[in-house]
Amino acid sequence: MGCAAPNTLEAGEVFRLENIGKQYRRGGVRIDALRDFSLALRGGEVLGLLGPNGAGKTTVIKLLASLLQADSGQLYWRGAPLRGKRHLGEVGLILEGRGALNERLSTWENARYFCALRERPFDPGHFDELAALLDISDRHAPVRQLSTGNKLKSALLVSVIHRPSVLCFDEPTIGLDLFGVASLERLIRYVAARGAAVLISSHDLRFVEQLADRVACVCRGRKVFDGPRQEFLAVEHAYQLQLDSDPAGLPALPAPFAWRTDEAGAGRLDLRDHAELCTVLAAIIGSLPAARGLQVAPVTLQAKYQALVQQVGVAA
Ligand SMILES: Nc1ncnc2c1ncn2[C@@H]1O[C@H](COP(=O)(O)OP(=O)(O)OP(=O)(O)O)[C@@H](O)[C@H]1O
Repeated sequence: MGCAAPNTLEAGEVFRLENIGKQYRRGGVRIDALRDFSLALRGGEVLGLLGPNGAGKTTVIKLLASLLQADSGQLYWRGAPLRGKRHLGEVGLILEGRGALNERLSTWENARYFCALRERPFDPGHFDELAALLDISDRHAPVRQLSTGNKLKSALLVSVIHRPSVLCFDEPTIGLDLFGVASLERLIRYVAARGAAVLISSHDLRFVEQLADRVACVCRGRKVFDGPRQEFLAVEHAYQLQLDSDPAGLPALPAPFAWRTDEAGAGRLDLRDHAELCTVLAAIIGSLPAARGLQVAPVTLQAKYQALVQQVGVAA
């Protein structure tokens, strides 16, 4: 691996993977888990890492957590080539929906133990604050006696008790009920507001959509998108106007807008943003009675993501 400093250190950048290649071998067959993959994590930013099964997301997190070594490329910590495992004292990790708790100990004891392991002081006030945020009541019961969702909450608390600069949450919603997911959202907003870089890898797109400032999408080991969430949502359009019938009877739209019809002959109009939506609605407001079956459908992260993955799958 090369050891050069990165060309630029982005504002707030804590961790960076640059031009990473990572291969596995299975039964004599080479698997390219990551190919020329670059990604930067910045303090205070929540990054949603998306990708289909086997795309390479967990491999990214394992590289950051020094559980794997890259075959090519370079990792940087605050702009300097990453050496050894010293940075791990500043990292919090949930891997494949689990933490690394000692289940014979309580949440409180685990928190104390992990602070000692990471050479950070244990702050009981901070523990209480996090426990309240995550709605953890059983703080002194051995973790093995807790339900699956409450074990995960305990692991989440322990992953942030040492005030890490980088948090990696791989599938952090598995086993959490509606209220558990809400407390996880509170926790992520709390740590990001205090300057931590948060990476969430999840198949729960609604969860990512709620929280991520930025989205990166990986397919077959290659990054296919990296940008603000709004940009991801507006890759092509952010809204679709949907009629339940042929638009032929409606007055012409202002240029450059034009209805198209779907396979059933119903009118469809893709709009990039709210301003375009307002322009078109203003133009047809007088004919809305004729357009009775009109719906404005916001385009969700899920729809964008499906379209992107299908497009890459076809092109690959
Ligand atoms: N230890 C391993 N040995 C061999 N192949 C592996 C190993 N770990 C991962 N892979 C392969 O590397 C590729 C990327 O795996 P990875 O776990 O990073 O994907 P992922 O995006 O996290 O997938 P998922 O969403 O299913 O968790 C896959 O093809 C996977 O089968």
